[in-house]
Amino acid sequence: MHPELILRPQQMKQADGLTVASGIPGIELMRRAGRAVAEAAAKMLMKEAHVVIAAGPGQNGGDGFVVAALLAGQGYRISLGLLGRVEQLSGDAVLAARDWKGPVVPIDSLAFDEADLIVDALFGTGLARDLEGVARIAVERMNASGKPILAVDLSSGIDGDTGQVRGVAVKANRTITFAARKPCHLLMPGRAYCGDVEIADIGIARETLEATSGRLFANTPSLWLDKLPRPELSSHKYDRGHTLVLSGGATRTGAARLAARAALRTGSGLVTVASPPEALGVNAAHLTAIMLRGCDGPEGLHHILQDERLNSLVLGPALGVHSGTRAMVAVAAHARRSLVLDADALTSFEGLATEVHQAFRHAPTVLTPHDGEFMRLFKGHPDIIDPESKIERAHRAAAYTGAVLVLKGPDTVIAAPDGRAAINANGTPYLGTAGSGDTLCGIIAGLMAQGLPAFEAACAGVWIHGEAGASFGPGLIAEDLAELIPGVLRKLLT
Ligand SMILES: NC(=O)C1=CN([C@@H]2O[C@H](COP(=O)(O)OP(=O)(O)OC[C@H]3O[C@@H](n4cnc5c(N)ncnc54)[C@H](OP(=O)(O)O)[C@@H]3O)[C@@H](O)[C@H]2O)[C@@H](O)CC1
Ligand SMILES: Nc1ncnc2c1ncn2[C@@H]1O[C@H](COP(=O)(O)OP(=O)(O)O)[C@@H](O)[C@H]1O
Ligand SMILES: [K+]
Repeated sequence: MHPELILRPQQMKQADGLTVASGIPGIELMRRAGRAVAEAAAKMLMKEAHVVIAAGPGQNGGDGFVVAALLAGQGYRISLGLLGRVEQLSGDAVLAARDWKGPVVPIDSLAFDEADLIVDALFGTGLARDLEGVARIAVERMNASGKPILAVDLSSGIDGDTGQVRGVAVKANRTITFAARKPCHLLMPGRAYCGDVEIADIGIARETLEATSGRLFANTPSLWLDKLPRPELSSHKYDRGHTLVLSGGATRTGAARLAARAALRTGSGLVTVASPPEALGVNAAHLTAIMLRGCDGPEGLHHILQDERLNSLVLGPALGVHSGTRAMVAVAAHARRSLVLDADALTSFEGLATEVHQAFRHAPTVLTPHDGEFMRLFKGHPDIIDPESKIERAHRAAAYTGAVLVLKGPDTVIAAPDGRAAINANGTPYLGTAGSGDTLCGIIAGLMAQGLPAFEAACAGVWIHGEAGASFGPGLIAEDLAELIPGVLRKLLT
């Protein structure tokens, strides 16, 4: 099974160049691209419908000319408007424009509200700056028309690399992209602007895509399914790992239990909650299959970790923001077990990121910040927090700390220090509920306890968490999530 590759705009350009060099002319690629869009358009249309095509000055516009010629040949009524003049076109767009025998009008004279379908071929991967003037007005008029919009490659106005809106962007219902998805199809807000995305094969070889892609993937099971643990006939609980989750004080114990239960449901053979003495009673009252031990601060943790069988740790949820938590992190990192750090374990290092510089390179470690925790942790490190691309931010943080970074949100990005990265897209807004992140920590730790490497555990954990949430929908609370994990695993493993 091939993992799904994602190509950044620059890489797509390279793949395009290599394909042309291998003997397929650029205009042929453009014709295939246009044909895929025309086929998708025809599926959205009644016979003799009116299609309004907005073509831009580059090769995305060229695709628009191909679509116009093909749909006109099938009997659809076409209006084509161009941003700029035909004489200013360059490259393969010149050839594509020659195939279009109908009129070309200025883009500002197109009547979008008379369309049955709008084809957005204004800008694709070559968008270079914010939309202004005529281009901006055209996009605003398209959006205001309320008509269905089919985007060529990506929604015009969306930055292909970062998914950010450059001034204004087309609200497309559907997008046909070519050869592979681009980051903007998965990253927010681009994902929302592109609508349903279909990938059309235009004959760029898999090897070419692999050679240019730089190891960025969509987080689909093909990325990690073969590594997902399956217990052997002869295996016993200790073969499936032992996860330790640190609990907060007497009034802050729920987060640890959520993580612990998720680790157990994910298949960790044993799970123990390590609790401050004053919280032992409340933890004991709520735990059954999960074991409980007293743990008095960093020294207590050091003592517990003398048991080598404890191979995976969760540290952070509700632990408290203070130097004691930093000391616990130091003990955990020193112990070289698999480690998931979240919430207070990250916030306790607010503005102190230098203390975690390369701290986690010796053992499989996963950091799971949401945007707020990320900003706090890397405060004072503009090289890490400033890049517009979420992938770049996650990459840099991973390289800095030596840990796998899970930068959470509707478009969670998982990045490894070795340069691999994945973008997740199967979640649901219903996951935005108290304790949801604690559950995610437990899933990832439970997978690492069973031997999954950190990057694969993080990717699989985020996907399983997303799938569990999506399978429940409205009314989801964090307590439900662990109970939904078996259903997700069953589908993956059988
Ligand atoms: N790669 C492939 O394999 C294949 C690619 N294909 C297609 O090519 C597309 C990429 O084409 P592309 O590189 O020509 O870029 P594109 O998106 O048309 O825009 C560039 C033009 O827009 C202009 N411009 C930029 N920003 C602007 C702004 N804010 N406001 C105004 N103008 C602005 C810019 O002008 P300039 O910056 O030079 O002033 C330039 O003229 C790709 O998305 C896909 O559809 C397919 O045919 C199949 C094979
Ligand atoms: N709109 C959304 N779509 C998909 N996933 C979401 C969305 N909002 C939040 N999530 C996910 O829900 C989880 C929330 O975690 P977190 O913010 O740490 O919550 P808490 O601290 O309450 O546990 C993360 O895994 C995040 O990716
Ligand atoms: K477009």
